[in-house]
Amino acid sequence: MTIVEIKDLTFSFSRKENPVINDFSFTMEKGEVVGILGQSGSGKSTLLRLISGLEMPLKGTIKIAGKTVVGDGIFIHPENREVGMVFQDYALFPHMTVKENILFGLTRLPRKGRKQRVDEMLELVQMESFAKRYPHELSGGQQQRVALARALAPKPNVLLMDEPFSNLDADLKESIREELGIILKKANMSCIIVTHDRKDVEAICDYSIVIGPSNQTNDFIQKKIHHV
Ligand SMILES: Nc1ncnc2c1ncn2[C@@H]1O[C@H](COP(=O)(O)OP(=O)(O)OP(=O)(O)O)[C@@H](O)[C@H]1O
Repeated sequence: MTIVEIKDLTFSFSRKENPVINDFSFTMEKGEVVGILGQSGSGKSTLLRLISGLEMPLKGTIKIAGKTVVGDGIFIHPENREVGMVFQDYALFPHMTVKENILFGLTRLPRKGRKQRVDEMLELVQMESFAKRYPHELSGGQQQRVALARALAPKPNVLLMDEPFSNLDADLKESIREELGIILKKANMSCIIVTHDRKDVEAICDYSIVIGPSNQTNDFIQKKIHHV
């Protein structure tokens, strides 16, 4: 099943400048983990912001799980796109415990279902014993797992991750990366990961897209990563 379908997407921050995203098309199947690589400033974060609905394209369409979220006169707001996001800094609410952070996105579920979902998520990321802690009482890797649990809890159609490992030191990065790969596959989660590091892609992605510098056009290369 196709989970994300992008057609002829073009976006510019200003009409005077070259588009940051230029006639970009891409299709992704359910359960795939895709890496977005590219130089600094090439438009990786912008692409995620377009998919999640934080930016509006000049032209093109995006479909998520078969539903047009932008294009053809349609614009679905971010909160209704069923897209999960994990940012570089995890963006956890500092005044909420781990459990409350995960509960945050579950207001649409009945109360009873919410508790069960939080427990499932805590188990998935192996943070059961940290449920009552606050973010500042956790390590960087633990905060990242909570951010992941919070993003996965509402069962998004696709998870978008922007440089999810950039705040972790090299040793931790390797183990967290491996864990993330296992968690995503266990949840059969479709995921797009923006990264500077080709090793991230080799470790957990099914394939990658390389986005070229913004002053070039039609410079998207799609490559299959062959796992050994
Ligand atoms: N709010 C904004 N207003 C104007 N230009 C912007 C804005 N945000 C980003 N840009 C420009 O758009 C281009 C793409 O930015 P983007 O953040 O998507 O790149 P990136 O590939 O994610 O970079 P990095 O790897 O450094 O995070 C850059 O040239 C950047 O300067």
